[in-house]
Amino acid sequence: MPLAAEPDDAHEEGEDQQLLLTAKGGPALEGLVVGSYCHDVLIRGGRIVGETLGGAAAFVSNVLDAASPREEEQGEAPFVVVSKVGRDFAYASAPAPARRPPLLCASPTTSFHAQFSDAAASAHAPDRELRRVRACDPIYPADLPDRRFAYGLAVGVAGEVLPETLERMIRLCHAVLVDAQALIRAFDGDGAVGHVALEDTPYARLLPRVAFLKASSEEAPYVGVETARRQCCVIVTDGRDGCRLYWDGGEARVAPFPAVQVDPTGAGDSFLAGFAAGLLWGLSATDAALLGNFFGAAAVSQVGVPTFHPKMLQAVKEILEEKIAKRSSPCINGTTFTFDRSSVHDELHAALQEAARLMPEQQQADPTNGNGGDICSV
Ligand SMILES: Nc1ncnc2c1ncn2[C@@H]1O[C@H](COP(=O)(O)OP(=O)(O)O)[C@@H](O)[C@H]1O
Ligand SMILES: O=P([O-])([O-])O[C@@H]1[C@@H](O)[C@H](O)[C@@H](O)[C@H](O)[C@@H]1O
Repeated sequence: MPLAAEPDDAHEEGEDQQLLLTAKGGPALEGLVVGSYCHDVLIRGGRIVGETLGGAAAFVSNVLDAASPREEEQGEAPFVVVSKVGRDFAYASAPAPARRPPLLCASPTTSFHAQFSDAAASAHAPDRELRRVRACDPIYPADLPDRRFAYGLAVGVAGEVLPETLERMIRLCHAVLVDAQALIRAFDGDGAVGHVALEDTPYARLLPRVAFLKASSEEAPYVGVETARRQCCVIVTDGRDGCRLYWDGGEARVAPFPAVQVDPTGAGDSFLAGFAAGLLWGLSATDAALLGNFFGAAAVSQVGVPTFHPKMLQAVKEILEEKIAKRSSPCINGTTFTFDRSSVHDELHAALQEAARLMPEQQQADPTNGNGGDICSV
């Protein structure tokens, strides 16, 4: 399948194509993350049980910082975040916003109330009802930096990524990954989050120029997987059951990792960033989804934006370095993505499962990591 961006989108004629996605060892692959940080208020039984930094940009930055391939001396992972908050933003000094500060607006910070029900025992029942109680300004095309990026992640939570902003991302980035929640959320008079059919939105015409579209199983019916998979690769995440990928001509199920869920917030965001990191490491889409599942499971194990144990991250890095070294050819060569499960898929899953064991250990060892309350144990 060709890369989603049209040839003249990411690269003007005659321009040096330095930003092509390449296998490890190529130029630094700079990313563009677009979506706003927000305030999350977690409510159970009518009682506030947590107040945390939220917004897909926060969860995504956290995972990209943890899992993107880079040389030791490179320091921070190379990506830019374009996000908007108000003067009331309460988490400016939290790691993700401190590293990549948001644009400040006169309007208040986007804020969500997430209502958790005790009845959400089934794996497929929606485990929370979301209400947007405040909305910051949208992100306009002019808010994006005026330069090219290897990849882009459109990760709005409250309708802040406008269609024209997504279109500009597509022009600036060689490959764009989109979270469906940025495109299909609708809010009633009370702020309750509902969904509209993607085909009825102005985003629909951009789909053939998007590389990957991620949707939760709740969102998938609004995306129209059978239509969308003919235009881009669609990934449907399914909570503790892992995920499925659908592309034109194939599909794959990717197994999950075990997790003790204490807060489901940010699982989808962390999945998408883990998946993107997997692609950057040179994995096929189906193999990269293992890294998505890994970080999705890690996200639900903690309340709010998770802290990863350095030992766990070191183990993941070593696994990727070893498994990828065994591959005969890179999966991302600048013009095509590979979708199929590779010969190292099962080994990669088994090795990551070992690394995942370091996650619960961390919770016991580090009670100061913000795990204040058990929001939604299963
Ligand atoms: N309880 C869980 N146990 C293990 N992995 C999980 C769990 N919940 C989510 N995940 C991982 O996170 C991914 C995204 O979760 P999901 O709930 O589908 O997304 P969203 O947060 O968008 O609703 C899943 O595909 C899975 O890999
Ligand atoms: O849980 P998830 O679907 O990955 O993503 C979440 C959004 O749906 C929610 O609107 C936001 O308030 C959370 O902070 C988080 O970004």
